[in-house]
Amino acid sequence: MAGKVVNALSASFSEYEFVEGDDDDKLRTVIEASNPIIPWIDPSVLKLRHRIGRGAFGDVWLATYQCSTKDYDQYHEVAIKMLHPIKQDAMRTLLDKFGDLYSKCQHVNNICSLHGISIISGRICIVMKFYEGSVGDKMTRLEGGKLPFPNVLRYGVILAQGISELHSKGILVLNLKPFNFLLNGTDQAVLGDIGIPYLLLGVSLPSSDTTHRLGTPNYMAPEQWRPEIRGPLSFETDSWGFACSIVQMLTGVVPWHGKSADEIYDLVVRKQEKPLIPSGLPPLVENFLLGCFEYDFRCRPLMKDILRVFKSLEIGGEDVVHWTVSNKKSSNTASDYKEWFLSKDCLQVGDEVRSRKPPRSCKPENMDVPEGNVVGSTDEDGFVLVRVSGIHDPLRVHVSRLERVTLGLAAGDWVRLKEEDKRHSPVGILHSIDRDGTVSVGFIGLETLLKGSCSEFQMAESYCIGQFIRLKSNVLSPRFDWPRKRGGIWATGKICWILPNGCLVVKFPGRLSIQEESGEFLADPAEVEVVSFNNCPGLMKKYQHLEDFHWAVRPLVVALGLFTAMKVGFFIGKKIRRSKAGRRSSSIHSEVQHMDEQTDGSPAWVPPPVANILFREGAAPAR
Ligand SMILES: Nc1ncnc2c1ncn2[C@@H]1O[C@H](COP(=O)(O)OP(=O)(O)OP(=O)(O)O)[C@@H](O)[C@H]1O
Repeated sequence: MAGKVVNALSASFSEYEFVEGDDDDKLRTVIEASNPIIPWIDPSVLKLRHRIGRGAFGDVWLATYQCSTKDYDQYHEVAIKMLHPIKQDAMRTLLDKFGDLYSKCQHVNNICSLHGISIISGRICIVMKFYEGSVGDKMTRLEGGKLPFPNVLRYGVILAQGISELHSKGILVLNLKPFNFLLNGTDQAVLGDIGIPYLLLGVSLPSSDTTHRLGTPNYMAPEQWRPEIRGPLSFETDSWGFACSIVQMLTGVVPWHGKSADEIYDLVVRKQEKPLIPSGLPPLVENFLLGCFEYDFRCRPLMKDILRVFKSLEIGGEDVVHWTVSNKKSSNTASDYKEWFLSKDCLQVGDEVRSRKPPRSCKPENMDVPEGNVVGSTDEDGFVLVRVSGIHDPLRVHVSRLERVTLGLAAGDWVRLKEEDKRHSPVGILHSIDRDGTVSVGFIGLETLLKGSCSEFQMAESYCIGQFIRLKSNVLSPRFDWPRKRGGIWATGKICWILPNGCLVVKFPGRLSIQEESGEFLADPAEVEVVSFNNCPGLMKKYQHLEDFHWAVRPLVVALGLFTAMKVGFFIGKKIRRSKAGRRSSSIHSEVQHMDEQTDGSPAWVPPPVANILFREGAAPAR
């Protein structure tokens, strides 16, 4: 082993690109000045031994940490996460965030303990406790690469506890996977790689690839790919990664095995596909996995919900041994599927409520409760009593049909910032409102939810799937690419999906597109306006809007027009011919009559063509 020991300062790092001219001492001063909470570890006491692994965010090294006292020296094995080079201007932000992470992680159970921070050759090094292996390593040693169900449950409970605790402190993990589930000497799982992607959130990295991808593609939720556009990131983002890890532990197969990052992006983000859920699982687990793979994170369970499910199965005890999981796809449908969003806001007596709008819809399905107050709950599961003005007795309504309204706002409402911030769109979607008026809102341009007071916002126009929209006339350079019609005017598109930050996913059924594979465009809600027959002035504009419904409308109308023109032409032609023939026959007629009078009434002299005309037109030769 000793031979492998490498002095951190003199190590040959030819395989890495270092930030040239960086001075470790200067960086050390920055670290110490910027955040006194973070324990600084002198690089001279760290000896790198060998690299354990290399990931998107840096390399992990096994190292020796020399702790010296007056009397003796102690050597500890530590793991060092050496981050990829970071630009100087981003250093302070990152260190501030690390300081916050470090202090919040103190006393959290079941997570890898952090020793401190150091700088080696210009690269930030996070020094942490070393563990002998990970769940991922253990799986590779097993036949079929999968773990028995009781083991998955045992690891799952411990990890969910750790993640849940981190969430309660506002930390997202964003990189949950079996190789980051470390194992201690007693086969207890510990969460490693805590919050590294979260630290790098918003920090400009040398590789644009990693900037746009915060995590490992196989385990990434849809909103994790470009969170400032498809986000925001939320606690439920970790539920997706956790569920991917559970599926992998149960089946031994990495989600989206053998697919490239681009292919995974296409499947998860564009096609809204979910990782395969194996069959043969307890219904509770199957339901939680289904919930974790919801495209819209608001419909996924939170880590505390997952923990509850896992704990309830653990209490089930012996039974879990008998669950045999098969790699075949589960046939579970959404019919018995729990709606997790309901567990996120429990109604209380005194709450103002109204009928719940279906997600991404503009109108409530019913208006049973346009405005009411919860006055009590019934013993039956999920029902509350609501007093509605004008109705004598309180109504008994299921909570799933109600939404809480606080200070005029409810989760899912569209809101506009009273004072615009250039960094993001002014229009967003309200994700939650506390009873004291504290809100969290998702905006295009922000990677995470914006927290604030409801007084900073006002109601905005809402959008729903199926509406037609076009760019406002005053928008000259839109946030996202937008197609134009013939003549250069902005095309009108149809909303086919609404992302949790209010970003509109738009298709253009009126355009026959071959260029864009998916034909999908994005729109900032602040830059568009709704187009409908009612707001199209004049017949021409109304017809133009009809063309937006399908690209075939125009050719069909043109074909119909041509056909009608041909028909009319043919009809008029026929008419003209008929009237001409009529005129000619009557003149011939009179001529014949005239000749008859001259030739004693014999028609024998009439030339055959004229006779033909006369007979075809039904005119009998005069006798
Ligand atoms: N504290 C630790 N003790 C022991 N091994 C660790 C520790 N932290 C990480 N590892 C191991 O180091 C290896 C590489 O980890 P790392 O997190 O860099 O890789 P990755 O997860 O593939 O990449 P990234 O997290 O950058 O996307 C993994 O196999 C992991 O199990």
